[in-house]
Amino acid sequence: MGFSPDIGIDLGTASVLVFVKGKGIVLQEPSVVAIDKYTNNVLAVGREARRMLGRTPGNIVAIRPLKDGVISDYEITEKMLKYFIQKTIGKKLFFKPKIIVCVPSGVTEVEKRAVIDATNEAGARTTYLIEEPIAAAIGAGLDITQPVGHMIVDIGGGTTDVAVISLGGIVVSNSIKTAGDKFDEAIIRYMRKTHNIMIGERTAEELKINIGGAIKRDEAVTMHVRGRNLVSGLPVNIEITSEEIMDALEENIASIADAIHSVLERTPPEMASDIADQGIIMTGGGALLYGLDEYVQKRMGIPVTVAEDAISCVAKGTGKALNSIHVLAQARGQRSRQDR
Ligand SMILES: Nc1ncnc2c1ncn2[C@@H]1O[C@H](COP(=O)(O)OP(=O)(O)OP(=O)(O)O)[C@@H](O)[C@H]1O
Repeated sequence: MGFSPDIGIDLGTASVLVFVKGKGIVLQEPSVVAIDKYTNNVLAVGREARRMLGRTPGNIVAIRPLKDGVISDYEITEKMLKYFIQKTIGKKLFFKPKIIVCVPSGVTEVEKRAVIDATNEAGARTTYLIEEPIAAAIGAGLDITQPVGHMIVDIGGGTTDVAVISLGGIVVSNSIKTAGDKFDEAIIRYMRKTHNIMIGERTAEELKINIGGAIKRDEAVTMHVRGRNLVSGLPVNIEITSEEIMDALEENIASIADAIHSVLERTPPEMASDIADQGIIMTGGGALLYGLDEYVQKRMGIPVTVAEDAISCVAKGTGKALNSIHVLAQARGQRSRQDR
């Protein structure tokens, strides 16, 4: 049966990526929709909607329909999806494409249905869904069609998804709302409490990426940051050490380790031993935090590897799944989700 889909869409919290078979990524835009608060009309989608942020009259609001890794507003998600599909394929279609959509692992059956309906309405002949951890595993280069357990820990901006995968499906999983964005918030809180300084989200992210970490470094590193003193209200410049940021992140990192632990506890014994042999694979931008792999490895007593090109694993996996959806479906002994 030759039914490989023609378009892949990664419906992410922060951005939407569209792939066309044979062309690669053709569209990458923020998952933002600007609507008129009073009429509920969509005014702009994606980059254009983000540009409107903060520069619009009060009746226009910008919405992130996929918040914290779940579909928080599915009517708006539907509209956004349709807009991106039509932008990719145009309205006059001679030949309707097959489309595969990568959805966050926390979505409900109703939300899945909404995504399928929206994709079909936007011009798909057939719609397939793939869950984020599966896409991450494919993107990390794992062969998930075999009866062997693999553990994927995908640490994005909004969510950390922990999943044990075998035969193309998710066996056990857990999704928590502690990930990259929460790390930034913890750094902002730490700076306020310890140094009486207010810093912005961008600065917090820079601190995290440049000097943050899950374990102590051999030699401490420092970074100068600008902020506003909360007492005097004046701008200040101070030097922060890597150890301070490690302290600030400690609690969040422990929550991620707890989430991994709870999945391991629920993993059937044969698969747990597969994972112990092969190790845990980490993907997503958050997996790049200094020493996080070593921290998890120590706590679980299982080897941990950060996938190559960790940030783009989900995107790459959705693209690759364009060619292998039928293999995945066969591995699970079922037909792919198909629609009228
Ligand atoms: N070198 C780094 N060290 C630590 N964190 C990093 C690094 N590079 C990127 N990040 C963080 O990774 C996060 C984004 O990851 P990613 O692009 O995988 O998320 P996403 O797919 O948009 O989110 P979600 O999976 O929740 O939808 C951000 O919080 C970013 O700050």
